[in-house]
Amino acid sequence: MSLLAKLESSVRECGGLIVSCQPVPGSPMDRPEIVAAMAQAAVNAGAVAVRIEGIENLNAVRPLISVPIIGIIKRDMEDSAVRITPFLHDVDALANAGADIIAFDATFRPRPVAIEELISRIRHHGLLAMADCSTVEEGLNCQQLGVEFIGTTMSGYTTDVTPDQPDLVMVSELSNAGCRVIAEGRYNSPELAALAIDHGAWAVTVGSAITRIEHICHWFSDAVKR
Ligand SMILES: CC(=O)N[C@H](C=O)[C@@H](O)[C@H](O)[C@H](O)COP(=O)(O)O
Repeated sequence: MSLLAKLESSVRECGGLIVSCQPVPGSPMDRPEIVAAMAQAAVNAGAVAVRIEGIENLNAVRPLISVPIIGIIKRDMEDSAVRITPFLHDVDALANAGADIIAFDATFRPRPVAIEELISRIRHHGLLAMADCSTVEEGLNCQQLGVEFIGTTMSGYTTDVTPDQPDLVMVSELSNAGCRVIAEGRYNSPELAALAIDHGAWAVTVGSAITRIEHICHWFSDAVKR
């Protein structure tokens, strides 16, 4: 059975929860062994896939879990706002470290390497692709290019203000257009994650609300301030 068929079957059986294990950069939690423990705990609790940033973290996670790993590399560049897996050598490094799915920024912003080239490099390694998009148009572009997973990851992050709520309209529109949608970004409660599925998402990725202790603590400490 292909990886995609296996993943589709686990989503049908266990539901479509993907856990992004990305600690706050520089946090005491930002250590490969802790990322690996988070990934294992997430899988033990029903995650059908995990999203992992960086080669060191991927190297720590890969031997410990058998579910698919969505690999990304984040870079802060001076001449481009594109951060997620911008280069062909990033794709190569993620593939060599055992990622099954490679996610990349699929926004229409100026970028160092064309989207088509990134996709063909992912295919060269025989892997699946996920497009991290900020608009429906970007998602449809990648759907036409054959990308398996269309993520709403970048919605709200290419503009000055990031809304509090997730972009469920984008989920619906992409789903109605026939995309295999991964809802991602600000699904900070089980209720919001369920709404993503109700709006047609194939799966939902949750990061901060599960794996960023500082964010969760701030939500609670703000809530109890009087
Ligand atoms: C915009 C961007 O760079 N998003 C990143 C993508 O990998 C991560 O920082 C997010 O944590 C991830 O998308 C999950 O989202 P949330 O943490 O809201 O559940």
